Amino acid sequence: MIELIDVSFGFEEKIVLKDINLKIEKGELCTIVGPNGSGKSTLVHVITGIYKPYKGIVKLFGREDYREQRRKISFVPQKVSSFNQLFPISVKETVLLGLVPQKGFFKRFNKEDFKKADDILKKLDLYETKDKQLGKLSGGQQQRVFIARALISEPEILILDEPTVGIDSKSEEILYNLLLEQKNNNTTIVMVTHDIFAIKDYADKVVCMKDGEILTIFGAKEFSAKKYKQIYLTD
Ligand SMILES: Nc1ncnc2c1ncn2[C@@H]1O[C@H](COP(=O)(O)OP(=O)(O)OP(=O)(O)O)[C@@H](O)[C@H]1O
Repeated sequence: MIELIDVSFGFEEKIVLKDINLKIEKGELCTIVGPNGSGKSTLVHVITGIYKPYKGIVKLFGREDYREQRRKISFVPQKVSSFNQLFPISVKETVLLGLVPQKGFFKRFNKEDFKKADDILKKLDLYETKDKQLGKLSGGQQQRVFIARALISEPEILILDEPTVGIDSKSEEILYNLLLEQKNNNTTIVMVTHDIFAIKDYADKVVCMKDGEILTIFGAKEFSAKKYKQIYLTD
């Protein structure tokens, strides 16, 4: 579903990703871990197509040219709550925006779309806030709204960059249950996280990064806090 072959990327003089080789199968939940600055966010930006690698090949849906398939990809970037808090948009409108890539800009939302928005807001325990202005919600609630926006289109590939930062443990559990539900529907999920417990329990693949390189990749249930410490704290 996702394949990176010898991918390198950098900002001006600085090389941030070096010869990345990675294959993520359909329906897998792949987590990306590593210290601050190791290149995790950059890697997911390359997977989404926001950053173009200067070397190597990125294949999604088995194709190098996946422009047609872009509407099947949803991305929840890091620190989404840093958007302009004064922007006059409601929670429900924000979530509906997640349908725009599929519907196109000029189509009106219909009854079915509003039902989808209600359903996902209920699942994320946000239904009561649906008519509020987004900027009036707490940071954690806003984070969940952006997760709802990513999920409403039922993407085939879902990419999340540290989605649990700033959300409470109940919301964290709701999120992980939703991710498992998506995975059972064969959605491919890539998640940058520092949450070792989630990685241990939910990941099919754990990509461990350092200094722009993949140090190792663990399969399902192979990862443990002990191994994590061995990789990152012993050099
Ligand atoms: N827009 C940019 N311009 C220049 N350098 C950048 C830019 N974005 C990231 N970098 C650099 O690329 C490197 C990798 O950053 P990246 O954000 O991918 O790391 P990360 O592993 O996601 O870190 P964190 O855990 O802190 O989110 C860092 O050295 C960072 O300073």
